[in-house]
Amino acid sequence: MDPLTPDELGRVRSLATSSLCDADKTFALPDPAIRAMVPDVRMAGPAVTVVAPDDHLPVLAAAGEAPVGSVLVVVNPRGTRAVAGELIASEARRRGLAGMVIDGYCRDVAGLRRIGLPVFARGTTPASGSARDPRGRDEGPVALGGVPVRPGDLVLGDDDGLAIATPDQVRAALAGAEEVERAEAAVLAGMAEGRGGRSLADHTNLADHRAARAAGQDSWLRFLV
Ligand SMILES: O=C([O-])CC(=O)C(=O)O
Ligand SMILES: [Mg+2]
Repeated sequence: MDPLTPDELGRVRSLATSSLCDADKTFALPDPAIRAMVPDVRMAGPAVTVVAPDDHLPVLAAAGEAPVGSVLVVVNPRGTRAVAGELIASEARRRGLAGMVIDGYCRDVAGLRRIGLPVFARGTTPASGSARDPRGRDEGPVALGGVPVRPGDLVLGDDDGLAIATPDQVRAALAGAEEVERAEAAVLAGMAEGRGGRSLADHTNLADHRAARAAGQDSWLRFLV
């Protein structure tokens, strides 16, 4: 699995995660309870996995080691304590990481908003755990919100949530996702004139599609743009 080129990564980062999920409906979807802790984020990068059992030391170590552009994927699934906050997020931003995803809790959300690094988690809690676990980054796969993530898998996310795919899957979905966004932009422009504009139904094969489905035929809803 060849990593994405900088040009391909730039194209991925310009796309909504929903468009990529439309282009390939097989992307793995971690539990949607793991969501963006700061608004207006878009994240894409290869995973660096971290196991942090109610202990932020592995996260702190991994934030200082992970390659530029990577996403820290931190698992603390049954934990009750925060395993990252504004200090670790600042270090991740300083080092040029693409973001952090935590199957567990974070804290310092006001600071996270100021930093603006994409951080995804199940929520926040003010209480930190210990700082004693000597592990750094993990070299193996982890389960993030119920789905496997291997180091090097691409972690995609924005305000809608997260998706996981291999670089080859994302590469293959790029053109389709760009086409989805072109078509949706044309539909939105067509409706922008308000009551004088074209309806959403006018931009689709809605009537024919419903009739075909009512007749039990195979049919797909399509944009007519
Ligand atoms: O959750 C933790 O203990 C780490 C923390 O507060 C920070 O990174 O600022
Ligand atoms: Mg803190």
